[in-house]
Amino acid sequence: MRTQMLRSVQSASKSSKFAIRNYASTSNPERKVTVLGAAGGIGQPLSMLMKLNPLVSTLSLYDLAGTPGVAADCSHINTRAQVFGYAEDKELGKALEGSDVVIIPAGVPRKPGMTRDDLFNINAGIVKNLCTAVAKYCPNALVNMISNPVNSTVPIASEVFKKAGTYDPKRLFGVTTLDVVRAKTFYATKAGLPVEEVNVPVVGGHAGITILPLFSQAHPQANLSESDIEKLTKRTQDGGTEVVEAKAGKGSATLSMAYAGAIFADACLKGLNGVPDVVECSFVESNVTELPFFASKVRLGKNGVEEIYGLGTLSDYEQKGLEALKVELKASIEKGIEFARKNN
Ligand SMILES: NC(=O)C1=CN([C@@H]2O[C@H](COP(=O)(O)OP(=O)(O)OC[C@H]3O[C@@H](n4cnc5c(N)ncnc54)[C@H](O)[C@@H]3O)[C@@H](O)[C@H]2O)C=CC1
Ligand SMILES: O=C([O-])CC(=O)C(=O)O
Repeated sequence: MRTQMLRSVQSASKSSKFAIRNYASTSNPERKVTVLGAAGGIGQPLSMLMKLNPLVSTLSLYDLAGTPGVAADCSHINTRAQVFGYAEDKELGKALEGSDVVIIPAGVPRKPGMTRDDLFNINAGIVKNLCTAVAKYCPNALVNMISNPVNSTVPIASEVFKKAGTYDPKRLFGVTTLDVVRAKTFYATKAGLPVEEVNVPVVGGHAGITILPLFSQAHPQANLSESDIEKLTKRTQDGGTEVVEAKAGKGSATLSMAYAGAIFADACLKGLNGVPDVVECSFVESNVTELPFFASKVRLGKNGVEEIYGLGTLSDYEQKGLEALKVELKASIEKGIEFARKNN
């Protein structure tokens, strides 16, 4: 028994030495990732997932309070990234300086009965202030906006950056990856397919009917009925609400969102590092439709967005969904722009 234990300790220490050698010889460039809202429900697991990402060399964690604890905790994980915690406004500049990617899950989450738009009054101001600091301290960073309502917070960020003279539409992203994660899960389960092999583009925006999964373009194609597709569409659109109700007043999706946020940030880092063919759906400045911002598949590269893909052929059901979502999405985008212009 004792010999067996010794052997496993020895093999563990051998493998960790091997791991250290691996990290030292990594050819990945230095990359600083900053999480704003790092002590929150999304921020904590997302910070951990970014600490596990070998593409990150510096992980900067900022929140109004609680970050020293989260940073100390994360810093003990034996992976490449060096972790720094910052709290309070006066440390925001240091947290942001030199960032390659800034992830923003700062702000309040929904409670049952609320829409994402009900968060606007509080989160709009938070996002505006944080983006003002991004423009000042790391104007070239890729910004991954998670704070809701994404359909309005991304336009707010764009206006803040325009005012600061730093706006580059290729570097601003609304994170809609959770919609894709959900669409993949629900579709694979219904179709009886291995979920790792499934892909489903999701376009539009990130709230209710503005979330439009394109199951007609899902891979692999399964022979599902129209009624199944309608149910899957509705479930994807209401996925956030499903979690809000299940949490019964204790917030919204945090773990699945952290996973989705980590996938999207990883794609941004791969793009920056020159990895070819990195494609994810994201809510970006776009001319795919007549709306100024729209989520669709984008290819990520050394400057952020390298290419925005069109919508492809839609089914009649998806085409109807597209026309219906434009009204709400347009209003949410305009609300964000108007807020930012009025509060400049
Ligand atoms: N894009 C998406 O798919 C999703 C977006 N969300 C949104 O993400 C946001 C955060 O959700 P949770 O983490 O669950 O909320 P939470 O309340 O658990 O955490 C938010 C964190 O933001 C911090 N914060 C507030 N103001 C700040 C400021 N000015 N600077 C820095 N940090 C600040 C808070 O101190 C808190 O730690 C919400 O707006 C939520 O609706 C949530 C799930 C999915
Ligand atoms: O539903 C919410 O409020 C949070 C969110 O955006 C999501 O889970 O998709």
